[in-house]
Amino acid sequence: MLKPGPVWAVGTMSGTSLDGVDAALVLTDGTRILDFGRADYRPYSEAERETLRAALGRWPGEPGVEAAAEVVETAHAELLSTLLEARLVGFHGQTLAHDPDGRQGPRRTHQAGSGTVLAEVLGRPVVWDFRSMDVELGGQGAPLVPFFHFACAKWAGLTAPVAILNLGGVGNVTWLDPRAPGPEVPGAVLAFDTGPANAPLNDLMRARGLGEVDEGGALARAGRADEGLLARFLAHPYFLRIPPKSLDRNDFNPLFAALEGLCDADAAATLTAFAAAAVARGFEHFPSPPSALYVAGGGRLNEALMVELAARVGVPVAPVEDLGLDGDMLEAQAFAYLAVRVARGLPTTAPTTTGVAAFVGGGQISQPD
Ligand SMILES: Nc1ncnc2c1ncn2[C@@H]1O[C@H](COP(=O)(O)OP(=O)(O)OP(=O)(O)O)[C@@H](O)[C@H]1O
Ligand SMILES: CC(=O)N[C@H]1[C@@H]2OC[C@@H](O2)[C@@H](O)[C@@H]1O[C@H](C)C(=O)O
Repeated sequence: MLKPGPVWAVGTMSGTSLDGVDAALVLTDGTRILDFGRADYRPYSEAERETLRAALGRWPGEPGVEAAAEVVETAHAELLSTLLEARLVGFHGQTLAHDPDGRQGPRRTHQAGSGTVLAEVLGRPVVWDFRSMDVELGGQGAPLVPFFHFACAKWAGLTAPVAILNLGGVGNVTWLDPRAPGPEVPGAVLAFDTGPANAPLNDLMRARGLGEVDEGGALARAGRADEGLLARFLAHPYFLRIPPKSLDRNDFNPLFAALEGLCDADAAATLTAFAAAAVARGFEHFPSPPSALYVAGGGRLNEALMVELAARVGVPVAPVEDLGLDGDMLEAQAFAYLAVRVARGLPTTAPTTTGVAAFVGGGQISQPD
């Protein structure tokens, strides 16, 4: 059991972009953030990335999943072994498949990598499997960062409603009112996945042999968005769904075949505009307009995407660095914070974050022997 009071925990994220693993330390009592500590990153090698990519969309027991889990466990063990001043580990794993609405079969979500294996290797308690319980109880199992976003807003001393957006492979946003005493209070937070963000752009770059990333959005800036296709993408029923709602990495992929006729720059510009427009559509669901939109995740480094966002959302847009936060490590920090919440028996999700019927503290705890 954890002693009462603040504890240093290390959290990890291996995101839908499949670029690598982030790990970051947070000092927290599970409610307040008291300090942020060291952080580090371990990229996947091209071979490891291929193994993960080959297992995308797969469920436990299916081909390629065990190999993917091994990649995830090895990379995390390597990275975490240098951050062991932490007393507790929050291990997200790698999402390979996510179907909380049961569109392909049973409602379920799948994060590769075993916390039991990591607890053994690292000699620290590991909190993991954060999403399953929420899905089992009827929730979306995502996004999980909203309670942490709320704590960040308190830490930053905010006094008016804001939105915090993560632009990873998929986008997710939290609208929050920092005047509320806690995230559990009705009206304090509302969160959902906004739509595809960087993943389709990365896939386009790879498919056309242009590299892995549209660095700084340079390719998109050289092109023009196809308004017809943009309108077609935005007609997807996902945008009409009332939140909470969440997405799998490749949910929109069938639509993107229509980009084939466009030149590289116009295709990139269209996907960039789409990622931003999807966020703007999300604003329709907020209880009130936020005073600003703060952006975390790799997408905040894509200038074309940030320009598109600023043009479409109608409120000031800034990277989370403007709040003193680390936009590269926010998700990893979230899982440190959430690990302490799980260990303390505090909820991690709510009806307004995942749509689960009641507050849920999802996550297994594996102790080292
Ligand atoms: N300098 C840059 N210019 C343009 N895009 C960038 C830059 N740096 C990162 N990105 C984009 O951000 C992506 C990584 O973002 P991030 O690490 O936040 O995603 P993730 O955590 O893997 O995904 P998710 O949050 O969906 O789980 C890269 O794959 C790339 O598309
Ligand atoms: C199922 C899953 O892994 N979803 C990720 C993904 O990446 C971004 C977005 O989609 C978000 O819902 C979630 O990650 C963050 C950490 C979350 O749960 O808050």
